[in-house]
Amino acid sequence: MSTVIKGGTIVAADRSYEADILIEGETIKAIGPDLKGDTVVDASGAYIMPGGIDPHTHLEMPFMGTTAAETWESGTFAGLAGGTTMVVDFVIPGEDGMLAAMDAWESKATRQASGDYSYHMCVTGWSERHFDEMPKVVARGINTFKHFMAYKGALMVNDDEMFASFQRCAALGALPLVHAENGDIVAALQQKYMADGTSGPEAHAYSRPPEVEGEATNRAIMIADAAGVPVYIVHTSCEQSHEAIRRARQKGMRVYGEPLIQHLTLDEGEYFNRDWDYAARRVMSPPFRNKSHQDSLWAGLAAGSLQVVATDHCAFTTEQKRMGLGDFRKIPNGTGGIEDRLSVLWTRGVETGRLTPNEFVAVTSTNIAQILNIYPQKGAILPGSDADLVVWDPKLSKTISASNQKSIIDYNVFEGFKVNGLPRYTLSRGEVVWADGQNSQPQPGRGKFIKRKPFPAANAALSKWKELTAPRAVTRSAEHMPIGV
Ligand SMILES: NC(=O)NCCC(=O)O
Ligand SMILES: [Zn+2]
Repeated sequence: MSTVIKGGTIVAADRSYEADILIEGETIKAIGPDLKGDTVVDASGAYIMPGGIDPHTHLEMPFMGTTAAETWESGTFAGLAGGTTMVVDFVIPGEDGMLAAMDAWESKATRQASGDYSYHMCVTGWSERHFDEMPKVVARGINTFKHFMAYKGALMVNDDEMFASFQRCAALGALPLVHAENGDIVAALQQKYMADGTSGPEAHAYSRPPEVEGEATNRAIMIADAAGVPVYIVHTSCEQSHEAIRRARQKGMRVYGEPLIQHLTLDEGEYFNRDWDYAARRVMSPPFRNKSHQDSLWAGLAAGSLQVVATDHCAFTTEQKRMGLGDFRKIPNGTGGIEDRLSVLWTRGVETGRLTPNEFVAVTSTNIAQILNIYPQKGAILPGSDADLVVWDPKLSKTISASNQKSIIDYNVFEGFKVNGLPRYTLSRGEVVWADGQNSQPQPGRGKFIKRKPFPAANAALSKWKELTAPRAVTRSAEHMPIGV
């Protein structure tokens, strides 16, 4: 069976052009004029873009004494309904180590995911066991390792642990990811606000000022440089962190920055809402910032100093958030966005002229696929690529509301946002898995684990450069020995 997508404008990261797309099985077979297939998908008046890739999700993640309520089933369905055809989720190892944790994640994802997926592996300490397990993780198709500089006493790693892990990443051709907030300072500020009697959600923001993020981002970048490995800073939320990334890139370091759609569009005023539930639902780390930080992030996407837009979808119900009544430190950290990332970014980015449609594709799909080393299987509209495609209708619009979302969470941080631009159809490996107005759910379990190989081009280039410029022992002749030896 073949499918042809007809009458649309293909929008890729590098250019836009009119053509039909012929799909055979799960992949793109041909691109050109007047193609014929067994079934036709109508794209007239629409753009055809590579399916969105969300590089940062936490579906059903055990965290802060509870488990993120968004399931693999509801989360991946929400993604497809919003045009996101692949997610990359974070595996958190427990006492049984990385491989057992990966099995646990896989047992959930394989039964429930309706879109494709991959994992990042978290490194939450350092030992010989970590050293030994990392190559096994890479052999199973994961080439990214995440490090938390925050969450002291739980997930946080210290500099020596991070340096050891980064060196191991360099040797394995893997990419370290970093949650960059200074966990020691956050812990001290949290204590201070609690002692002062400021225990509401606003104290979450007060205890995580931009400086703690900027400092940690810079430290992570320098540690990566010392280890000779590229580094990817997750949820870059402020100018201080962006500045560190920008500066490093100008010096030729291979550093990537990932703003979230939430940080681009929601500001710290959300935490001052008089309704405790409203504010607590928006508690995440780093917190939302003020408009000047948002401007910096938008500028970074346009300038190329920031490369991707993610969601960090880690969604808890209102009831779960209430674990932190009376003590903001106990509010489970995390918000949602998987369903709305593309439409909000299109509306606030492309419709306002902050981004071109091609830049939109780059930051929601192509750059991500390239950084994660799955391009052009994903993130591309090319013969041979997986037919993960979105027929994007710029005339479809809606007002975002929890009352009709696919996510199973009882609220939406974008509630009331009017968005223009939505998927008319979403295709995952050639199958139409979402059609506007039909509201049918794709088969849970149809999603596939996508293996990612080590040694993307940036790692290989950096290893070569570090080898060339490495400090070397000086050869000394006898007359250069200290006198008297
Ligand atoms: N971001 C957040 O608040 N929750 C998810 C865990 C993390 O990424 O820090
Ligand atoms: Zn996260």
